[in-house]
Amino acid sequence: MLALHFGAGNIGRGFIGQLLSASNYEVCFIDVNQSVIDDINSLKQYHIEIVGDVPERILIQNISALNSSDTEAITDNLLHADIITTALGPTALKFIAPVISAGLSKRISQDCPPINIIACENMQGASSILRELVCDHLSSKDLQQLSKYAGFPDAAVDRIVPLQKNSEKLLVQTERFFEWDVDETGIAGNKPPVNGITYVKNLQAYIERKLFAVNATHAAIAYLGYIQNINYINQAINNDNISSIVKCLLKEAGFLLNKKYDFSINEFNAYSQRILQRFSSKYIADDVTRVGRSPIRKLGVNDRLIAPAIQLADLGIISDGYSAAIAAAFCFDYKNDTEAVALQVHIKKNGLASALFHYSRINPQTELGKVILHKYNLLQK
Ligand SMILES: NC(=O)c1ccc[n+]([C@@H]2O[C@H](COP(=O)([O-])OP(=O)(O)OC[C@H]3O[C@@H](n4cnc5c(N)ncnc54)[C@H](O)[C@@H]3O)[C@@H](O)[C@H]2O)c1
Ligand SMILES: O=P(O)(O)OC[C@@H](O)[C@@H](O)[C@H](O)[C@H](O)CO
Repeated sequence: MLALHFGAGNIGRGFIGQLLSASNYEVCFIDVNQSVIDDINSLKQYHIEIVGDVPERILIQNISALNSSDTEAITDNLLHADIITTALGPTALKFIAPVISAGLSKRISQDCPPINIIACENMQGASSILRELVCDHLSSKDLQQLSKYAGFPDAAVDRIVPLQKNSEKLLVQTERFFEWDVDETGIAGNKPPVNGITYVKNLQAYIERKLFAVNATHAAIAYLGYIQNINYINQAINNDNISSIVKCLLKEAGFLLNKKYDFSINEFNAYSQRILQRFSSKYIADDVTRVGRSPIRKLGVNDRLIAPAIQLADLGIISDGYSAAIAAAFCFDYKNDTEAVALQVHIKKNGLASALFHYSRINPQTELGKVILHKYNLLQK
């Protein structure tokens, strides 16, 4: 079986590649980083190191790599592929849509079996968004037949893979924990036989639990830690002020998710405890600047902080935890992050009230808007 995986970065090599390989797929990575591509093609293997009290080294073999610009080779591979996955970052999905549509068009013309394309990105509806982007490049004839030939099931993926600072080429150090939920209602043909995927019918519940609890908490720790000049998540989480904001945010997340879905408060409390343990791990040195990366994306209306804060406000609850995290996110002025720089330019020129509406669609005159502005002003002192 052949898997095409776009994005040979931390999650690509350190999570998705591992599970595909362990499920007997030959994995062809597609990336824009030529040195990673060259390393994969020359070494033809790499290691994953599971860190923790009981460490483990796992060898990944039967791999190859292509450059994202090599349209012809990717299209040829796509014709014979059994699954397509991505982990390259939400904003890069638009760049791979043309080559995927070229490959799908070939598959349709040759009446190939259906294939599933699973975008493993931290966002709501990533595969559905990729489908729309792919559709923009298909002929109307192919569009009519697309559902017969390709499924784009949405997914939620969870494993902490920090920036890699080791000297061994291609090595990825990661935590042992992982969760990969895939919407079984979006599958075309048979479910891909990937050990480790949990097929679920109500993906929205799982992606919201992942984004609103794991990623929102992570973002809160990162932005509040950054303000206090703390470098790593596992240090920031020990700060009393940050820890109490995080606990408050998790309570708010639990309340919201319990109202919307079947997660009981007890079940969510156990989930929260596990999040806190994972973030505290002494084995994972995760930079607050990685976790806080792309603040404009993270302050988007459907993303981890704003969506739950607005949903709580709709229920009449002005969140304390999410608001604190949002206010801190607007303070993120890390110079090596282009989105952070653009965000600060906007705030400097137009003020926070304007930024809150521009990036997050929150009216600064509402109760929620006022609380965020107040918390932001306190952080500026
Ligand atoms: N690292 C984590 O802990 C984690 C966990 C769960 C989900 N995610 C999600 O996984 C995705 C990837 O995150 P990451 O941490 O692995 O990032 P990363 O930067 O380590 O990897 C992204 C890879 O995609 C490649 N890429 C960029 N544009 C490309 C293109 N047009 N074609 C092909 N390859 C391209 C990059 O060169 C890089 O190798 C993100 O959506 C992230 O939110 C990350
Ligand atoms: O990848 P991002 O930028 O959306 O979010 C940063 C981290 O919160 C994220 O990568 C987590 O480590 C991951 O989602 C854990 O599963």
